[in-house]
Amino acid sequence: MDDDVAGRPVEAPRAFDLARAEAAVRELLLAVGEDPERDGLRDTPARVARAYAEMFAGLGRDPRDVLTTTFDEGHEEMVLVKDIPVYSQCEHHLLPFHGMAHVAYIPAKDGRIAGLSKLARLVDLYARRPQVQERMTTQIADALVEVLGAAGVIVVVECEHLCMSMRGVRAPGSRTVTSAVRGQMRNPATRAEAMSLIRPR
Ligand SMILES: Nc1nc2c(ncn2[C@@H]2O[C@H](COP(=O)(O)OP(=O)(O)OP(=O)(O)O)[C@@H](O)[C@H]2O)c(=O)[nH]1
Ligand SMILES: [Zn+2]
Repeated sequence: MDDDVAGRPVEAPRAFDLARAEAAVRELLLAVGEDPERDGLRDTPARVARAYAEMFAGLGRDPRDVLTTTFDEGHEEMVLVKDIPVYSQCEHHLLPFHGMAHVAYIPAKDGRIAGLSKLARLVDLYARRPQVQERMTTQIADALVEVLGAAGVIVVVECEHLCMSMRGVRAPGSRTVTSAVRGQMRNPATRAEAMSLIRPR
């Protein structure tokens, strides 16, 4: 057992079981009435297993391994990285949701800032899991507070959920917007400034 950023116990990272995933995909093909031995499908179970290993590579990974490179710049103003691509999967249907994340933070009083790419890596770490968009948004914000010590954070995520587009309600083009706001970013003027940078009129 390890601890997560808030000190709660989390399971140690588990190695992805490729053989098990491959067997499951083969079963699924049989269940839908396909022939997994036919030429075009012969390598599909192994291929899909490898794809899932990649798409769920964020499981069991720790934000502390991502927010590694920080700089003492004495910068106490807002930093925003916007339009970070998000590719995740909803845990209800295991179908993709994808779109953009916008991450802004106000550094701690000592002005410690993160390498910019680390914000995109953080989004990726939480996206590569079976997810719910609301939880992913919260996790990104909490990691910036708890690991980087940010004095304020706002995370806005806007995604299209394919479970709502290609099946079910069939509302293609609908987008879900979620946000998480922490610390000094709750100040209405600061929050408004962040939102105007994220969504210029
Ligand atoms: N809040 C939230 N809901 C999600 C997310 N991704 C998928 N869902 C929803 O999860 C719900 C699952 O509902 P169920 O009624 O159990 O499943 P379902 O019969 O397949 O539902 P429909 O999609 O309405 O056909 C659906 O309303 C999805 O739109 C997400 O990231 N956040
Ligand atoms: Zn879904």
